[in-house]
Amino acid sequence: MDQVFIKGLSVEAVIGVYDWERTILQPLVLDLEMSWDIRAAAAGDDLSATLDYAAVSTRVLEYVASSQFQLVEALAEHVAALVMHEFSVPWLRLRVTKPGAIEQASGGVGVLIERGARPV
Ligand SMILES: Nc1nc2c(c(=O)[nH]1)N=C([C@H](O)[C@@H](O)CO)CN2
Repeated sequence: MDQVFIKGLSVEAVIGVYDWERTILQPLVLDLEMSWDIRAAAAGDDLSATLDYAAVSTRVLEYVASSQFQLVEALAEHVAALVMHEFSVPWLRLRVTKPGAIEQASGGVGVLIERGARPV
């Protein structure tokens, strides 16, 4: 199945389990791969027939910026549910990276989840 993707979506939020983390904003980076059959949009050259990555980005940025989860796991689960429900996405893969959490982990740390049924 085709995919619409959003790579490196950067946002700051309250995130973390420790007391000192509850009083600051920390950077997060989200990568989304979302199943979508793009053939109708391609044939008609029609934005309304596809998954609008700008609309998804705007909604996810708004949601994450106002969130206050402790775990990246909880954030990822809620973002995945939001995207699938509000944009009728049948399957997605979502990576949430917390770049500054572990100083020695230069590529960041976080979670990678897949949710939904992947169309064939
Ligand atoms: N699997 C996880 N491990 C940890 C998380 C997390 O969200 N998921 N969070 C922390 C702390 O908040 C950490 O980021 C502080 O540096 C520790 N482990």
